[in-house]
Amino acid sequence: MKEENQHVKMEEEMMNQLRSKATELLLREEWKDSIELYSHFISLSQNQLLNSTDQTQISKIKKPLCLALSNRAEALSRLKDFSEAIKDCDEALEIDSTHFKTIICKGKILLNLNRYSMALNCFKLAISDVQTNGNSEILNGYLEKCKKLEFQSRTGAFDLSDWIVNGFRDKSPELAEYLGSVKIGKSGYSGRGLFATKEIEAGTVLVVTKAVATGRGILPDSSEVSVESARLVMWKDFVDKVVEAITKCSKTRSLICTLASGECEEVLEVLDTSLFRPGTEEGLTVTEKIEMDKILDILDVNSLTEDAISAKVLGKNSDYYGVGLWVLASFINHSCNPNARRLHVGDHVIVHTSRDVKAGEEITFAYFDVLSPLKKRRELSKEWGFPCNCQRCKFEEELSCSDDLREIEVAFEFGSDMGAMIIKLEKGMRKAKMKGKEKGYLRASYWTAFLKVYKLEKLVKKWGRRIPTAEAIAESIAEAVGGDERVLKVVVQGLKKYAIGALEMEKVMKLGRGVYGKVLKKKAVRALLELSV
Ligand SMILES: C[S@@+](CC[C@H](N)C(=O)[O-])C[C@H]1O[C@@H](n2cnc3c(N)ncnc32)[C@H](O)[C@@H]1O
Repeated sequence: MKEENQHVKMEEEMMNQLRSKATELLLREEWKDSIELYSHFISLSQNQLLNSTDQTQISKIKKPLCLALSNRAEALSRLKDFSEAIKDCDEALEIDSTHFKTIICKGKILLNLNRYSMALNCFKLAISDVQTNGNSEILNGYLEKCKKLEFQSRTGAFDLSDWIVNGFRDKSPELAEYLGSVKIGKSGYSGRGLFATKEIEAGTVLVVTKAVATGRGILPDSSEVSVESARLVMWKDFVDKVVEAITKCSKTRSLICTLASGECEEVLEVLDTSLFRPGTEEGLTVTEKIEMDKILDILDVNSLTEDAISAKVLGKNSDYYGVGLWVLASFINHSCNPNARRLHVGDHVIVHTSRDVKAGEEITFAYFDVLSPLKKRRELSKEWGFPCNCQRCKFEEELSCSDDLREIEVAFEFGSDMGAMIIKLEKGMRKAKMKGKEKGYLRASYWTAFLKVYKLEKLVKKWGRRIPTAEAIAESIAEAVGGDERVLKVVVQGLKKYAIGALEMEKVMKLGRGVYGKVLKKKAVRALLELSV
């Protein structure tokens, strides 16, 4: 009996030491080592529970076990192993359903997993216990955050106005993941694409999704060589982060596995879009290891650069460079007459319609600058590794055989009188009886010629009414290829010379919604326009 007591005492002593060492490691943020020790402690405690029948003894074991599970969950979540962390929280809450620390930990993990309403429930539960535990300010913070994210992800009502009106001084706003009226389907371009499931107005948010990883930095303001090597460093850093994300999270790995890698796109599976609904856990069960070569191919095909212009407008420098992988956005094909645009805010990308979209229409955005002539666009799409087969390219390819267009191309490339070139273009389009969108395609192609004229007062005066107004060209381009910041800017600059009437302002706002989406209220569009002029 004495020997047995001694053994129990020794075991108790050992477990106390194990627990305090694990806690010390947790406080030192040595997550992996702390998990290892907690795991040892947890399995010993679970064994004791199995072998114990004495109720006093059982409750004596349960209390530290509950805390150990909660602490291991915390460490696991710091390593982004959220699914294991949630399991620990649930086990701890089975022991004590009111365990404050675990409820908070679970709430935070659920937030990370984009399960906003479940996270909200946790924080509500925790705050009801605040009298005994304090910390109501932090809890209220979480509660408000959950409410906001839950609302965003349910309604798609995102609002960046305050951040912009404050001159981007605060850190970028927190955004929920969101999936609007879109679904993945077989594309006419290549492989799969994203489609509108109903009629959608310009400016409507379609998708908000967080990057698997990003690589960012400011490019050096010197030779091309150092710019290129800085880009390479960022790319390498980005690849490392993607690999780390794949290693840590099986859902991320499974999703990345489904992306195009530049081969046999036609046979790729059309995924169930609900996999991308915020908080969906189940669905894909790909466990295979992805070879490094395949990862690099996938990143080559699907990584997006943070569009320099919107990055600049959204508070970053012009020499800022950012690259990232956003899984759901990777299903969106390119078009030179896109109907959507993307805004990069923090680690999130917001995709919104840039013109009205019909039900069933494929959603596309520009992978490269589409305010350029066919020849340039062909080069750019070649760099991306595919020949673009959008409607606009097909239309302009057919036209490119015409002498008139060839002449315009030469004038555009080598000529100095852009006004004369524009007049030729406009006349040619009238002669060919081109329709609205077709005119918009060509105007978008030769936008830089229009820009050169509009920029110089004396040229505008010289050509007078023979050159269409900036507003008319902007509307025509917006209708054909969607909104663009540079076009909007010229319109605003032009209008600023006169007192802008309500009608003009309404037109500017409409163009603004195409460019920035409905995520901005009027006051923020105005602030941006002030900034950009
Ligand atoms: C980011 S993925 C887009 C989704 C892809 N279609 C899929 O099935 O996963 C980019 C690839 O889609 C194809 N693609 C995108 N836009 C295209 C276009 N306008 N014309 C032809 N192929 C296009 C190209 O093969 C490109 O490498």
